[in-house]
Amino acid sequence: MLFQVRMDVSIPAHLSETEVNDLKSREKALAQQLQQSGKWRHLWRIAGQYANTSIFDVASNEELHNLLLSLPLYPFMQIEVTPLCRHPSSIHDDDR
Ligand SMILES: O=C(O)CC1=CCC(=O)O1
Repeated sequence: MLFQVRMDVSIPAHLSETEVNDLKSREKALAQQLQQSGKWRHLWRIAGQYANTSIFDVASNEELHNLLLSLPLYPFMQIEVTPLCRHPSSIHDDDR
């Protein structure tokens, strides 16, 4: 199942630089691991914003939910999920 997920990040100013750097490095490690696994298919920065748009390929709504909750930056993100399905004009066989 494919989902487009937009994540808007807002890290509170009271966190120390060390805490922020630790959160970001743990987020990056997990994001890269999930990309390697194929579950996080695309990760794009939204230009000019501390936000990304991503495509996830997971088995169920519950898997996506648990994956998003596991992200270190989850407590500091506003998340919008859009379920996707194949477009009849798509030429990409893996769009499902
Ligand atoms: O910087 C972001 O958009 C938040 C984020 C998601 C995965 C990652 O490495 O950073």
